[in-house]
Amino acid sequence: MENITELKVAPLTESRFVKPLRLHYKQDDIPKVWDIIQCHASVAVVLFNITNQTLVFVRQFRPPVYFSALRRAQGQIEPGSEINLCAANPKKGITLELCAGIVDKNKSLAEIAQGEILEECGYEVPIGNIRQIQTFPSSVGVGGESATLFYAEATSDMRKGKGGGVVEEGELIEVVEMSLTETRAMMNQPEVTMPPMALYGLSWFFMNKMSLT
Ligand SMILES: Nc1ncnc2c1ncn2[C@@H]1O[C@H](COP(=O)(O)OP(=O)(O)O[C@H]2O[C@H](CO)[C@@H](O)[C@H](O)[C@H]2O)[C@@H](O)[C@H]1O
Repeated sequence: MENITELKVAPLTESRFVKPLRLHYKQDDIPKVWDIIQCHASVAVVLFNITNQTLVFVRQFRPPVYFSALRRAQGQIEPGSEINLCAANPKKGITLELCAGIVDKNKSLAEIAQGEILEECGYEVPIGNIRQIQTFPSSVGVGGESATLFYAEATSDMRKGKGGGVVEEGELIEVVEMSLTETRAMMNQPEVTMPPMALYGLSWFFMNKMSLT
């Protein structure tokens, strides 16, 4: 997963996933501008295996996270810049996340969450086991797109496949099941490789589903 080679940076001219835009507006009659990245809404799922009492996560290489580590190590990187991959270990680009996905299909948010649980984690969870927790804006400084968090309970016999994402789409995902004790210990670390929505989802889980000790 962390065997990253031949990384190059190019200007973005068109993308299925993101579009940089500049907004011009007036606030209290004062002209202002704000640069944004338009992108898809998303869903994420706190997935709890009630048979094993484990939380189910996905581990994957996130190019933007690695790029940020490279920039911290190497300084500004422009399109065409020489990139020294030894400056930062590609492991720095590996995150632990909730099962998640973009809203790019004409399905309900719960159905999209259900599809991601199967694709990424291999569990076939009935829609009735998937409960919406909350919707909120994410990346408010640049994106602001809507993110919806779900909670789903699974049993071990609902595991029908390995998960791992859609190979044809180039997804390379490792399913990680962690005990509640391991999860709490990870959450208490001063630095984690987990995005805020996942940390929030876990806090919700421990507050609402498990009594905090
Ligand atoms: N910017 C990009 N450039 C190139 N290919 C891309 C891309 N974004 C997605 N893809 C492709 O689309 C596939 C499917 O993406 P998903 O719907 O599983 O979203 P992902 O889990 O990556 O992020 C989800 O989860 C994280 C949080 O955990 C959210 O931040 C995010 O908005 C949400 O989609 C990816 O494997 C990749 O092939």
